[in-house]
Amino acid sequence: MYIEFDQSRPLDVIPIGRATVDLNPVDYNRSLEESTTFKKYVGGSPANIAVGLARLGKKVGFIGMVSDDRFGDYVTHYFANEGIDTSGICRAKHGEKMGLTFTEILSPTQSSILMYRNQAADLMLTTDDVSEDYIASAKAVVISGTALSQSPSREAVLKALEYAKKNKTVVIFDIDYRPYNWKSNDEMAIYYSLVGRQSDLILGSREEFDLMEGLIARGSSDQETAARWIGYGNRIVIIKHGKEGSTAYTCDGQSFAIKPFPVKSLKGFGGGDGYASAFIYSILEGKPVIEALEFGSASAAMLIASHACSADMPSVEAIEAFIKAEKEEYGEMIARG
Ligand SMILES: Nc1ncnc2c1ncn2[C@@H]1O[C@H](COP(=O)(O)OP(=O)(O)OP(=O)(O)O)[C@@H](O)[C@H]1O
Ligand SMILES: O=C(O)C[C@@H](O)[C@H](O)C(=O)CO
Repeated sequence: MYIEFDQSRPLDVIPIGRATVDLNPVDYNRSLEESTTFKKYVGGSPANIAVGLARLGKKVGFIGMVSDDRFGDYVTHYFANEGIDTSGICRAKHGEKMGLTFTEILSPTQSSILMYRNQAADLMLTTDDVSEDYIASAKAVVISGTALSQSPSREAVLKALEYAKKNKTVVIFDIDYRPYNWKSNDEMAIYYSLVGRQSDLILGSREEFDLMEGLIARGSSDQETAARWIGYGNRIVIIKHGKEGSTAYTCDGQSFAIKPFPVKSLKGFGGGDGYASAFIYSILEGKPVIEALEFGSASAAMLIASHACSADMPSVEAIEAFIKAEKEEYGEMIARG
């Protein structure tokens, strides 16, 4: 077992960061300009991961600020209906608005997201909104990098990190690069690496690791990157390469690579959140890394093939059935790195 979790804790995971609203086009495979009808979902990578983990049967909390309006009600009620503890959700105090993400699905392989995040409520989370007892009640916290992009959210997350380290709550860092809200790449590198040096598990795409290493290394290979962050104390480092697949590097020097599950994609986003929730579920269950990779990749593929992110997060049974069907059709998907 690469990561030990304190099984006596009432909560499994507390994601920290944004909950927003996704507006995905119903009339897709055309430009955003041409789309006229949109379907509303809860969004925001940490919120998607929270829903994903809840759908997988985990006891999930959340730390984040939502707008003090009907969208804030919508997200909070949606979480409650999914069985997510909402005691760590607070309401914006000065009229800050919910982040909105309009997505464009140009084709099954071309998507983009348009984020409206001026005065975003999630970035107004303060250190007063972070409870040590709450952090100490969970086996793990998930820190999403965008929450580090602006104050006071930045300091709130760093306080949560301090509390997690003090109380031996496992720190999972999803780098979560969204260019919006960051002032510079240097700033990104400083705060990403501040967290990455103290986390236990890092998930990120190659591009996200390059940004995190922007001040300390250029053009590192995956092996060099993994060795670097394992050297700082991470037990597992996952580097994702989109439709090329992903590799997990572990602190005992092993690596495990997996190819993506072939799937008829509908959109190009959402895979990372499905991947993260199913991988985290698997390591909480004590599954071997290779099985956790498979679960994460399967959930990611299912999300790529679906219209929503949060609303389409699969159950354990659904992922198992998907993997079974894929293996029957394509054979073993896993290649040890
Ligand atoms: N076209 C695809 N078909 C099948 N699986 C895919 C495809 N694209 C991505 N995936 C799966 O999704 C995982 C995560 O995708 P990606 O590497 O793009 O992460 P990400 O950028 O964090 O995702 P997101 O777009 O959700 O932010 C990949 O490692 C892979 O397993
Ligand atoms: O992470 C975001 O803020 C965008 C999400 O709301 C959206 O669901 C997505 O792109 C997930 O990867």
